[in-house]
Amino acid sequence: MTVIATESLSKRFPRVTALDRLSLDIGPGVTGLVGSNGAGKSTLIKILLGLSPATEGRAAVLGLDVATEGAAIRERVGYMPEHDCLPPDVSATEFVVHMARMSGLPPTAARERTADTLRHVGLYEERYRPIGGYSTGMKQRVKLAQALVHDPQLVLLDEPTNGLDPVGRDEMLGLIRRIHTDFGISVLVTSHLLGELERTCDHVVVIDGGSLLRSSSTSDFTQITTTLAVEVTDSDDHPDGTDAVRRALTGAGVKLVGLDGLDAAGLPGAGHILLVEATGEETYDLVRDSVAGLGLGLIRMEQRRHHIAEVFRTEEAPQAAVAATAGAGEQKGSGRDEH
Ligand SMILES: Nc1ncnc2c1ncn2[C@@H]1O[C@H](COP(=O)(O)OP(=O)(O)OP(=O)(O)O)[C@@H](O)[C@H]1O
Repeated sequence: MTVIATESLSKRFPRVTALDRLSLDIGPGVTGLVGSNGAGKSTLIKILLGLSPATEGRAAVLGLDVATEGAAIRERVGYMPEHDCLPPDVSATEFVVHMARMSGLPPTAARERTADTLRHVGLYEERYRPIGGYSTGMKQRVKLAQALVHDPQLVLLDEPTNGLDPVGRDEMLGLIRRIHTDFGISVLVTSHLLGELERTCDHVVVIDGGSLLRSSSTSDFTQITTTLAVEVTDSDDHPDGTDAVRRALTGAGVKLVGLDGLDAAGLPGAGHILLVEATGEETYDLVRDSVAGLGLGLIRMEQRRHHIAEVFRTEEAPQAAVAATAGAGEQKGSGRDEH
Protein backbone atom coordinates (compact mmCIF):
# COMPACT_ATOMS: atom_id res chain seq x y z
CA MET A 1 0.00 0.00 0.00
CA THR A 2 1.33 3.41 -0.98
CA VAL A 3 0.89 6.34 1.40
CA ILE A 4 2.86 8.95 -0.54
CA ALA A 5 3.75 8.73 -4.22
CA THR A 6 5.54 11.34 -6.30
CA GLU A 7 6.40 11.10 -9.95
CA SER A 8 9.10 13.28 -11.43
CA LEU A 9 8.07 16.07 -9.06
CA SER A 10 9.85 19.40 -9.55
CA LYS A 11 9.53 22.75 -7.85
CA ARG A 12 11.39 25.69 -9.29
CA PHE A 13 11.67 29.09 -7.67
CA PRO A 14 13.06 31.96 -9.77
CA ARG A 15 16.63 31.38 -8.60
CA VAL A 16 16.56 27.88 -7.11
CA THR A 17 15.34 24.42 -8.06
CA ALA A 18 14.03 23.15 -4.71
CA LEU A 19 12.85 19.77 -6.04
CA ASP A 20 14.29 18.17 -9.12
CA ARG A 21 12.32 15.29 -10.75
CA LEU A 22 11.76 13.51 -7.47
CA SER A 23 10.07 10.11 -7.69
CA LEU A 24 9.13 8.41 -4.42
CA ASP A 25 6.94 5.58 -3.26
CA ILE A 26 6.45 5.59 0.51
CA GLY A 27 4.45 2.93 2.34
CA PRO A 28 2.90 2.81 5.83
CA GLY A 29 5.04 3.08 8.97
CA VAL A 30 7.56 5.69 10.05
CA THR A 31 9.59 7.16 7.21
CA GLY A 32 12.46 9.57 7.66
CA LEU A 33 13.11 12.24 5.05
CA VAL A 34 16.66 13.38 5.51
CA GLY A 35 18.68 16.06 3.78
CA SER A 36 20.88 18.97 4.73
CA ASN A 37 19.40 22.44 5.14
CA GLY A 38 17.87 23.59 1.86
CA ALA A 39 17.64 20.05 0.42
CA GLY A 40 13.94 20.55 -0.33
CA LYS A 41 12.24 18.77 2.59
CA SER A 42 9.82 21.55 3.60
CA THR A 43 9.03 22.28 -0.03
CA LEU A 44 8.04 18.66 -0.55
CA ILE A 45 5.78 18.70 2.52
CA LYS A 46 3.98 21.84 1.36
CA ILE A 47 3.34 20.27 -2.04
CA LEU A 48 2.08 17.05 -0.41
CA LEU A 49 -0.40 19.07 1.66
CA GLY A 50 -1.70 20.75 -1.48
CA LEU A 51 -0.55 24.13 -0.14
CA SER A 52 1.99 24.87 -2.86
CA PRO A 53 1.70 23.77 -6.49
CA ALA A 54 4.47 21.73 -8.12
CA THR A 55 6.09 23.17 -11.22
CA GLU A 56 6.10 19.75 -12.92
CA GLY A 57 5.28 16.16 -12.13
CA ARG A 58 2.59 14.59 -9.96
CA ALA A 59 2.06 13.56 -6.38
CA ALA A 60 -0.60 11.68 -4.44
CA VAL A 61 -1.14 11.33 -0.69
CA LEU A 62 -3.36 8.45 0.53
CA GLY A 63 -4.37 8.05 -3.11
CA LEU A 64 -5.53 11.70 -3.39
CA ASP A 65 -4.08 14.03 -6.01
CA VAL A 66 -2.24 16.97 -4.42
CA ALA A 67 -3.13 19.28 -7.33
CA THR A 68 -6.90 18.85 -7.06
CA GLU A 69 -7.72 17.24 -3.72
CA GLY A 70 -5.76 19.35 -1.22
CA ALA A 71 -8.69 19.90 1.13
CA ALA A 72 -9.45 16.15 1.33
CA ILE A 73 -5.76 15.47 2.00
CA ARG A 74 -5.65 18.01 4.84
CA GLU A 75 -8.71 16.36 6.44
CA ARG A 76 -6.80 13.07 6.65
CA VAL A 77 -3.26 14.34 7.26
CA GLY A 78 -1.74 16.14 10.25
CA TYR A 79 1.06 18.67 9.78
CA MET A 80 3.64 19.88 12.25
CA PRO A 81 5.43 22.91 10.76
CA GLU A 82 9.12 23.51 11.32
CA HIS A 83 9.01 27.07 12.58
CA ASP A 84 7.55 28.54 15.73
CA CYS A 85 4.00 29.42 14.77
CA LEU A 86 2.08 29.20 18.05
CA PRO A 87 0.06 32.10 19.49
CA PRO A 88 1.79 33.13 22.75
CA ASP A 89 -1.24 34.41 24.63
CA VAL A 90 -3.50 31.34 24.61
CA SER A 91 -3.07 28.05 26.46
CA ALA A 92 -2.19 24.75 24.78
CA THR A 93 -5.70 23.51 25.54
CA GLU A 94 -7.39 26.52 23.94
CA PHE A 95 -5.14 26.34 20.90
CA VAL A 96 -5.50 22.60 20.28
CA VAL A 97 -9.29 22.71 20.83
CA HIS A 98 -9.42 25.50 18.25
CA MET A 99 -7.39 23.40 15.77
CA ALA A 100 -9.65 20.40 16.40
CA ARG A 101 -12.73 22.57 15.73
CA MET A 102 -11.09 23.86 12.54
CA SER A 103 -10.71 20.23 11.47
CA GLY A 104 -14.45 19.75 11.85
CA LEU A 105 -14.76 18.07 15.27
CA PRO A 106 -17.87 19.03 17.31
CA PRO A 107 -17.15 21.00 20.56
CA THR A 108 -17.35 18.09 23.03
CA ALA A 109 -15.29 15.73 20.86
CA ALA A 110 -12.77 18.52 20.27
CA ARG A 111 -12.30 19.03 24.02
CA GLU A 112 -12.02 15.31 24.74
CA ARG A 113 -9.60 14.66 21.91
CA THR A 114 -7.54 17.67 23.00
CA ALA A 115 -7.22 16.37 26.57
CA ASP A 116 -6.23 12.89 25.34
CA THR A 117 -3.75 14.18 22.79
CA LEU A 118 -2.05 16.65 25.14
CA ARG A 119 -1.68 13.87 27.72
CA HIS A 120 -0.26 11.59 25.05
CA VAL A 121 2.44 14.13 24.12
CA GLY A 122 3.29 14.65 27.80
CA LEU A 123 1.64 18.00 28.64
CA TYR A 124 -0.33 17.94 31.89
CA GLU A 125 -1.10 20.88 34.26
CA GLU A 126 0.94 23.28 32.14
CA ARG A 127 -1.58 22.88 29.34
CA TYR A 128 -3.71 25.57 30.99
CA ARG A 129 -0.89 28.17 30.96
CA PRO A 130 -0.24 30.57 28.04
CA ILE A 131 2.04 29.04 25.39
CA GLY A 132 4.30 32.14 25.47
CA GLY A 133 5.88 30.88 28.69
CA TYR A 134 6.63 27.38 27.38
CA SER A 135 10.08 25.90 26.73
CA THR A 136 11.02 24.86 23.19
CA GLY A 137 10.32 21.23 24.06
CA MET A 138 6.82 22.05 25.32
CA LYS A 139 6.08 24.12 22.21
CA GLN A 140 7.19 21.23 19.99
CA ARG A 141 4.77 18.99 21.90
CA VAL A 142 1.90 21.42 21.33
CA LYS A 143 2.72 21.50 17.62
CA LEU A 144 2.72 17.71 17.60
CA ALA A 145 -0.60 17.56 19.49
CA GLN A 146 -2.38 19.84 17.02
CA ALA A 147 -1.14 17.61 14.18
CA LEU A 148 -2.68 14.56 15.87
CA VAL A 149 -5.88 15.93 17.37
CA HIS A 150 -8.18 15.14 14.43
CA ASP A 151 -7.01 11.50 14.32
CA PRO A 152 -5.27 11.63 10.95
CA GLN A 153 -4.12 8.62 8.91
CA LEU A 154 -0.76 10.25 8.24
CA VAL A 155 1.28 13.00 9.91
CA LEU A 156 3.96 15.09 8.24
CA LEU A 157 6.43 16.31 10.86
CA ASP A 158 8.91 18.97 9.73
CA GLU A 159 12.08 18.89 11.86
CA PRO A 160 10.29 18.04 15.14
CA THR A 161 13.57 17.74 17.06
CA ASN A 162 14.82 21.18 16.04
CA GLY A 163 16.08 23.22 18.96
CA LEU A 164 15.77 20.36 21.48
CA ASP A 165 18.54 19.22 23.81
CA PRO A 166 19.59 15.53 23.65
CA VAL A 167 17.06 14.45 26.30
CA GLY A 168 14.23 16.39 24.66
CA ARG A 169 15.22 14.95 21.29
CA ASP A 170 15.11 11.38 22.59
CA GLU A 171 11.70 11.99 24.15
CA MET A 172 10.36 13.48 20.93
CA LEU A 173 11.73 10.54 18.89
CA GLY A 174 10.03 8.13 21.32
CA LEU A 175 6.73 9.98 20.91
CA ILE A 176 7.05 9.86 17.13
CA ARG A 177 7.69 6.13 17.18
CA ARG A 178 4.59 5.62 19.37
CA ILE A 179 2.38 7.59 16.97
CA HIS A 180 2.71 4.59 14.72
CA THR A 181 2.94 1.74 17.22
CA ASP A 182 0.06 2.95 19.47
CA PHE A 183 -2.30 4.45 16.91
CA GLY A 184 -1.29 2.96 13.56
CA ILE A 185 -0.78 6.44 12.09
CA SER A 186 1.87 6.64 9.36
CA VAL A 187 4.57 9.26 9.82
CA LEU A 188 6.83 11.19 7.49
CA VAL A 189 9.44 12.95 9.63
CA THR A 190 12.16 15.24 8.30
CA SER A 191 15.56 15.77 9.84
CA HIS A 192 19.02 16.84 8.86
CA LEU A 193 20.45 14.30 11.32
CA LEU A 194 20.85 10.84 9.84
CA GLY A 195 21.66 9.21 13.16
CA GLU A 196 18.39 10.05 14.88
CA LEU A 197 16.32 8.64 12.04
CA GLU A 198 18.17 5.34 12.22
CA ARG A 199 16.59 4.60 15.60
CA THR A 200 13.11 5.87 14.83
CA CYS A 201 12.26 5.03 11.24
CA ASP A 202 11.39 1.89 9.32
CA HIS A 203 12.38 3.52 6.06
CA VAL A 204 14.71 6.37 5.17
CA VAL A 205 14.59 8.64 2.11
CA VAL A 206 17.62 10.83 1.51
CA ILE A 207 17.42 13.88 -0.73
CA ASP A 208 20.04 16.42 -1.69
CA GLY A 209 19.56 19.51 -3.85
CA GLY A 210 15.97 18.38 -4.44
CA SER A 211 16.99 15.02 -5.96
CA LEU A 212 16.67 11.54 -4.55
CA LEU A 213 19.91 10.04 -3.31
CA ARG A 214 18.56 6.88 -1.78
CA SER A 215 15.37 5.33 -0.48
CA SER A 216 15.67 2.11 1.52
CA SER A 217 14.51 0.35 4.62
CA THR A 218 16.54 1.28 7.69
CA SER A 219 17.74 -2.30 7.99
CA ASP A 220 19.23 -2.13 4.48
CA PHE A 221 21.16 0.95 5.54
CA THR A 222 22.36 -0.72 8.68
CA GLN A 223 23.38 -4.11 7.30
CA ILE A 224 25.70 -6.41 9.15
CA THR A 225 29.34 -5.78 8.32
CA THR A 226 32.30 -8.13 8.29
CA THR A 227 33.73 -6.19 11.22
CA LEU A 228 33.83 -7.77 14.67
CA ALA A 229 33.60 -5.60 17.76
CA VAL A 230 35.77 -7.13 20.48
CA GLU A 231 35.84 -6.05 24.11
CA VAL A 232 38.04 -7.62 26.78
CA THR A 233 38.77 -7.25 30.48
CA ASP A 234 42.02 -5.92 31.96
CA SER A 235 44.22 -7.96 34.36
CA ASP A 236 47.14 -7.38 36.73
CA ASP A 237 49.51 -8.68 34.06
CA HIS A 238 47.81 -6.63 31.35
CA PRO A 239 46.37 -3.44 32.87
CA ASP A 240 45.41 -2.35 29.34
CA GLY A 241 43.85 -5.57 28.08
CA THR A 242 42.62 -3.94 24.87
CA ASP A 243 46.14 -2.92 23.92
CA ALA A 244 47.55 -6.36 24.73
CA VAL A 245 44.97 -8.03 22.46
CA ARG A 246 45.56 -5.43 19.78
CA ARG A 247 49.28 -6.28 19.75
CA ALA A 248 48.64 -10.02 19.80
CA LEU A 249 46.18 -9.86 16.90
CA THR A 250 48.34 -7.56 14.81
CA GLY A 251 51.27 -9.94 15.41
CA ALA A 252 49.08 -12.80 14.15
CA GLY A 253 48.38 -10.87 10.93
CA VAL A 254 44.77 -9.88 11.74
CA LYS A 255 43.64 -6.57 10.26
CA LEU A 256 42.22 -4.02 12.68
CA VAL A 257 39.77 -1.40 11.49
CA GLY A 258 39.74 2.27 12.48
CA LEU A 259 36.51 3.80 13.70
CA ASP A 260 37.01 7.03 11.78
CA GLY A 261 35.73 9.14 14.61
CA LEU A 262 32.41 7.32 14.69
CA ASP A 263 33.09 5.50 17.93
CA ALA A 264 31.23 7.83 20.25
CA ALA A 265 28.11 7.65 18.09
CA GLY A 266 28.50 3.99 17.34
CA LEU A 267 29.31 2.01 20.42
CA PRO A 268 29.18 2.81 24.08
CA GLY A 269 32.63 2.74 25.68
CA ALA A 270 34.14 2.48 22.23
CA GLY A 271 37.61 3.42 23.52
CA HIS A 272 37.80 -0.15 24.86
CA ILE A 273 36.56 -1.81 21.73
CA LEU A 274 38.73 -3.30 19.03
CA LEU A 275 37.30 -3.53 15.54
CA VAL A 276 38.62 -6.57 13.76
CA GLU A 277 38.19 -7.37 10.06
CA ALA A 278 36.79 -10.93 9.93
CA THR A 279 37.94 -13.02 7.00
CA GLY A 280 36.05 -16.13 8.11
CA GLU A 281 35.39 -18.47 11.03
CA GLU A 282 39.11 -18.62 11.75
CA THR A 283 39.13 -14.96 12.80
CA TYR A 284 36.69 -15.75 15.62
CA ASP A 285 38.93 -18.63 16.78
CA LEU A 286 42.02 -16.48 16.62
CA VAL A 287 40.45 -13.71 18.71
CA ARG A 288 39.18 -16.22 21.29
CA ASP A 289 42.57 -17.98 21.51
CA SER A 290 44.53 -14.71 21.73
CA VAL A 291 42.33 -13.38 24.54
CA ALA A 292 42.51 -16.70 26.43
CA GLY A 293 46.28 -16.92 25.86
CA LEU A 294 46.73 -13.54 27.55
CA GLY A 295 44.59 -14.71 30.47
CA LEU A 296 41.95 -12.03 29.82
CA GLY A 297 38.17 -12.28 29.80
CA LEU A 298 36.20 -11.81 26.57
CA ILE A 299 33.32 -9.44 27.31
CA ARG A 300 31.93 -9.48 23.81
CA MET A 301 32.68 -10.42 20.23
CA GLU A 302 29.94 -9.43 17.85
CA GLN A 303 29.37 -8.53 14.25
CA ARG A 304 28.92 -4.84 13.84
CA ARG A 305 26.12 -3.11 11.96
CA HIS A 306 26.64 -0.18 9.65
CA HIS A 307 25.43 3.17 10.83
CA ILE A 308 23.56 5.16 8.23
CA ALA A 309 26.11 7.95 8.42
CA GLU A 310 28.91 5.56 7.44
CA VAL A 311 27.02 4.47 4.33
CA PHE A 312 27.03 8.06 3.16
CA ARG A 313 30.66 8.58 3.99
CA THR A 314 31.60 5.99 1.44
CA GLU A 315 28.89 6.50 -1.15
CA GLU A 316 28.20 9.11 -3.76
CA ALA A 317 27.21 12.03 -1.54
CA PRO A 318 30.02 12.82 0.83
CA GLN A 319 28.96 16.46 1.16
CA ALA A 320 25.38 15.62 2.04
CA ALA A 321 26.61 13.09 4.57
CA VAL A 322 28.96 15.51 6.23
CA ALA A 323 26.27 18.17 6.48
CA ALA A 324 23.74 15.65 7.68
CA THR A 325 25.93 14.08 10.31
CA ALA A 326 27.41 17.33 11.54
CA GLY A 327 23.90 18.54 12.14
CA ALA A 328 25.04 22.07 12.74
CA GLY A 329 25.46 23.24 9.13
CA GLU A 330 22.97 26.02 8.92
CA GLN A 331 23.85 27.11 5.40
CA LYS A 332 20.84 27.66 3.21
CA GLY A 333 20.49 27.31 -0.52
CA SER A 334 22.10 24.03 -1.48
CA GLY A 335 19.38 23.84 -4.13
CA ARG A 336 20.81 24.46 -7.52
CA ASP A 337 20.35 27.66 -9.48
CA GLU A 338 18.39 27.53 -12.70
CA HIS A 339 20.38 27.75 -15.94
N1 LIG B 1 9.20 30.52 -1.28
C1 LIG B 1 10.47 30.35 -1.70
N2 LIG B 1 11.02 31.19 -2.61
C2 LIG B 1 12.26 31.00 -3.08
N3 LIG B 1 13.07 30.00 -2.70
C3 LIG B 1 12.57 29.12 -1.81
C4 LIG B 1 11.27 29.25 -1.25
N4 LIG B 1 11.06 28.23 -0.38
C5 LIG B 1 12.18 27.50 -0.38
N5 LIG B 1 13.10 28.03 -1.23
C6 LIG B 1 14.44 27.50 -1.50
O1 LIG B 1 14.28 26.15 -1.92
C7 LIG B 1 15.33 25.34 -1.38
C8 LIG B 1 14.72 24.23 -0.57
O2 LIG B 1 14.14 24.79 0.62
P1 LIG B 1 13.39 23.92 1.73
O3 LIG B 1 12.90 24.87 2.76
O4 LIG B 1 12.44 23.02 1.07
O5 LIG B 1 14.61 23.07 2.30
P2 LIG B 1 14.66 22.13 3.58
O6 LIG B 1 15.29 20.86 3.14
O7 LIG B 1 13.32 22.06 4.20
O8 LIG B 1 15.67 22.87 4.53
P3 LIG B 1 15.39 23.58 5.93
O9 LIG B 1 15.29 22.50 6.93
O10 LIG B 1 16.58 24.45 6.12
O11 LIG B 1 14.11 24.35 5.78
C9 LIG B 1 16.21 26.29 -0.58
O12 LIG B 1 17.30 26.66 -1.40
C10 LIG B 1 15.31 27.45 -0.28
O13 LIG B 1 16.06 28.64 -0.11
